[in-house]
Amino acid sequence: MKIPVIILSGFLGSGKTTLLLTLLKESKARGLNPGVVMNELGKRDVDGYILQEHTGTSVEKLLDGCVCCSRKDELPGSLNALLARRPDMIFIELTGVADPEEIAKSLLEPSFSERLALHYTVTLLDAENMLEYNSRFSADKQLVRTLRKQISGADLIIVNKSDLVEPETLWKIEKAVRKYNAESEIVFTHYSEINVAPLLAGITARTSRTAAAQRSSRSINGSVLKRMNAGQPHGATAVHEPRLEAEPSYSQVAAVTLTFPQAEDSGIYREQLEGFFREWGGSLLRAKGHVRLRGQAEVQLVQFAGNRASWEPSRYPGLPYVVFIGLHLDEQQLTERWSALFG
Ligand SMILES: Nc1nc2c(ncn2[C@@H]2O[C@H](COP(=O)(O)OP(=O)(O)OP(=O)(O)O)[C@@H](O)[C@H]2O)c(=O)[nH]1
Repeated sequence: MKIPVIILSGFLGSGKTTLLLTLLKESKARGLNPGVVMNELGKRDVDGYILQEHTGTSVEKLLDGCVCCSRKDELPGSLNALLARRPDMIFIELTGVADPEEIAKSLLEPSFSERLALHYTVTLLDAENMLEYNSRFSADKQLVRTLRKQISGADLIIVNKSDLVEPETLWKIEKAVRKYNAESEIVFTHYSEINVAPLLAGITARTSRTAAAQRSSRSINGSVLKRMNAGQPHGATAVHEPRLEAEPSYSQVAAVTLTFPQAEDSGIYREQLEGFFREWGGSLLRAKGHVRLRGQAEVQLVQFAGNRASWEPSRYPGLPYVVFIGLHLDEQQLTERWSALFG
């Protein structure tokens, strides 16, 4: 019996981990044993920690690069490690700059095609920022192409963060999406809230499994899924095609991880860190990490996405850090400015 795989793709900060948390909670409520492969561009595993803290799920982490290109060779090891734990399904959360079609192709390779079946590819879009992507990233042609492939390769497109835009923007997004994907269902959400039942339909616990997982046509937020990919994933090539080195899915996005000085009073003020994020203008695409605020004992999880910062308490036990992900980020300049904050 093949294990169903759900790929979560979408640009940085679009809401993939938010959706994955819901999917994991729902899977567990159904008595399923989910496995997760979490890929992060940065060297630290912010999202994997969040998942473990909130759902207790064991996560295979692939850090410091993209599993569709620079870290492609590491995917089999992670999948094998998960398979050894006998999951009922596998979620693969990609980095924001990954091409989901490359992962779909990997699942077709002989070592996995007997054991894994692509169940869904879901792409999340950030409603507040997605219309600007083409002009903003025009210098990184690979990235523009990857963002299109995230749309064209999806079975379900979730236009998330719709609370942050006017209805007209949602119509414009729908029109833009239809240029690259004419068929798949589009849903508009905030905090990635969808009826996840159709995504999980047909997935049963190993112990009670009697038939292969089937896709369902039940409604996601009131509308029926239009495309059921019963066959090969989009863009999938023949299994026996000679394996080519994957082209990078981006060229000018980089991640830098910065830590805090270890002195007792070395915390940072909230406004100070938010000001630091904004200092980098459009070149800082995403930041996330666990931070100790000055004068506070508790650690905070900070998220900076789409030029908005949010904070929540964290139980992260390690040394505080922040991962910065940006376009043309100058690591040396970033590090120097960071050190100056504590000078
Ligand atoms: N206002 C608003 N914020 C949201 C929504 N969905 C998610 N967020 C917030 O946006 C931030 C990024 O969400 P994530 O789910 O981590 O996004 P992601 O796609 O996993 O991000 P990366 O892993 O960096 O690619 C978090 O602070 C979320 O709480 C939404 O619909 N509206």
